[in-house]
Amino acid sequence: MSRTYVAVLGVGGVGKAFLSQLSLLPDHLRPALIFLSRSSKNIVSKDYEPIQISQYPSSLASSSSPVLKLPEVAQFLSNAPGRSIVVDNTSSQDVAEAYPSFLSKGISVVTPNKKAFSSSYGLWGDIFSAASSTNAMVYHESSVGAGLPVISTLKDLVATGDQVTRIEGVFSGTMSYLFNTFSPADNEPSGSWSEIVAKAKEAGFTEPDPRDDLNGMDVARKLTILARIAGLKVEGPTSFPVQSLIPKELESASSAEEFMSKLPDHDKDMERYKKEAKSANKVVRYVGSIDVASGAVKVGLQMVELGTPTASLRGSDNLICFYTQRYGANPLVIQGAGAGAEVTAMGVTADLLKVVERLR
Ligand SMILES: NC(=O)C1=CN([C@@H]2O[C@H](COP(=O)(O)OP(=O)(O)OC[C@H]3O[C@@H](n4cnc5c(N)ncnc54)[C@H](OP(=O)(O)O)[C@@H]3O)[C@@H](O)[C@H]2O)C=CC1
Ligand SMILES: N[C@@H](CC=O)C(=O)O
Ligand code: NA
Repeated sequence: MSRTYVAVLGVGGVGKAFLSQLSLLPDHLRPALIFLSRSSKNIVSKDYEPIQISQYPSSLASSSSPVLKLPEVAQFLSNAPGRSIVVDNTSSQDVAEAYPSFLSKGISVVTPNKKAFSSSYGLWGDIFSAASSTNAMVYHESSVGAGLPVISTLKDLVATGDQVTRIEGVFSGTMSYLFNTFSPADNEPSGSWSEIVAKAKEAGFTEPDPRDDLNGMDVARKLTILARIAGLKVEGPTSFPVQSLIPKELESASSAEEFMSKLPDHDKDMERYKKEAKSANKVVRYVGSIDVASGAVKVGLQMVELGTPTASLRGSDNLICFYTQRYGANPLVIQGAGAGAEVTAMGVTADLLKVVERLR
């Protein structure tokens, strides 16, 4: 049984939680960490000896190793004396676009980053054809519903010949938290819209730039991924209707900081929408749906009847319903936290274990 090797890119909220979970794996299942990076620093193992995980915060901060370019990282991994895996814990488009070159060198990819699977359909094709040419593996469970078993469930439904007819629900931990707090079904709201957005960012639910959640693109990316797995050739997250919650006047904000500082000026718009829902005895939720037969995908706000599962969601919970021929009128439902560093890292670590076990 040969040793496996791992490179980890990104040590933000998810990356840190992942490294902590990696350090707790039993020795025989833990690949040797041979490369670790953040955007401007990296540690490269000498002679493929494992980097000590417990020392990484200080060793990465003090590292003076020249920062390797992605093709150099791929070359370093492909020269390792055993099979290697790259774990992408960034939200970088550049890293996502490098997956075909890692995979074509036999390096497996594990990631919560949605970008590679929801950008152009061409990149999606390149990733899976590169993987099949070398038998490298690609696992990205946490790219939809964080650690919830959403992608594995959908793949199992499809692989076993069920016909998925419709997928719908709440796909964003951030949007769920925002509306469950701002427009709760059973108690008083706590705070203005902009205060709740700031809390979602602090809790680590949002994308590195919260505008990527509020503009609907995070949900649109997730639906693109699920639609493609269900067999639809969706070109990308801008190829169907997506409702943005970014106020028109803030569309040109030059940074996330400027956006957050000006958001309180627009609290009254969301307040008005919430009141309208309340007067109809409803609450506001941000939902998405895929109609597989017609190929229609849409994402946006909905006023939801009180007492329904969507209206009763709490915290950052996602609620994902798969309607299929076998399941009939009662969908297969997956519910639970859909964002947060620990639950996202759990999906990443579990994917890593699947790759390690299949490489043995
Ligand atoms: N947070 C969540 O609940 C969930 C997150 N995800 C996904 O997980 C990923 C990580 O999210 P999160 O940890 O919250 O984000 P963070 O912003 O906290 O961390 C991102 C990390 O990536 C690093 N980074 C950026 N570009 C590069 C690069 N080119 N090479 C190496 N490192 C790089 C950053 O470095 P630096 O610190 O130097 O800037 C930072 O360490 C994202 O793709 C996100 O969509 C998925 C599901 C849920
Ligand atoms: N920002 C995302 C994180 C997980 O994908 C969300 O809020 O769902
Ligand atoms: Na998931």
